[in-house]
Amino acid sequence: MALTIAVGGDHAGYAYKQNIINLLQQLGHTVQDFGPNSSASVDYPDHVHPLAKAITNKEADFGILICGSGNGVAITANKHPQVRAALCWLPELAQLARSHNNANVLCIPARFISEETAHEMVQEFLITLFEGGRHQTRVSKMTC
Ligand SMILES: O=C(CO)[C@H](O)[C@H](O)[C@H](O)COP(=O)(O)O
Repeated sequence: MALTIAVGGDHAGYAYKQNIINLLQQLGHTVQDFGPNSSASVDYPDHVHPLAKAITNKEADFGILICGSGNGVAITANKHPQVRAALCWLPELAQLARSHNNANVLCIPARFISEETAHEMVQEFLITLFEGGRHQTRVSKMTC
């Protein structure tokens, strides 16, 4: 199924972001690029907040955020109550983030994993359905 995917991050994730955009378009998805538009140093919150608002407003089905460690974009994205951003470094973690946590944003640590692993994680994240059931009970308790 063709999805709308919001993609963003910072300078440390720029190269990965560009290739992930190409991957998503090859898979038939529509991409919204929230930048940055070069590898020049930026502040990741400037790119994360607009992406998180797009997810909240249901302008995109899922988000993908890429920075050096993945921590900064994940912490920032999760400030938005409707965002469930998961930091993943293995395809199985991306699968579990969707199936157990109903994550809607995948956070990628570009300085710590290969680009091949990043692409495998993206594909796993987008094909995995949320299992609901006992997991929905837990997800419903996430907001304080
Ligand atoms: O948020 C981060 C650290 O937890 C990201 O990894 C950033 O990409 C990183 O902080 C950028 O560091 P830089 O030295 O300014 O390139």
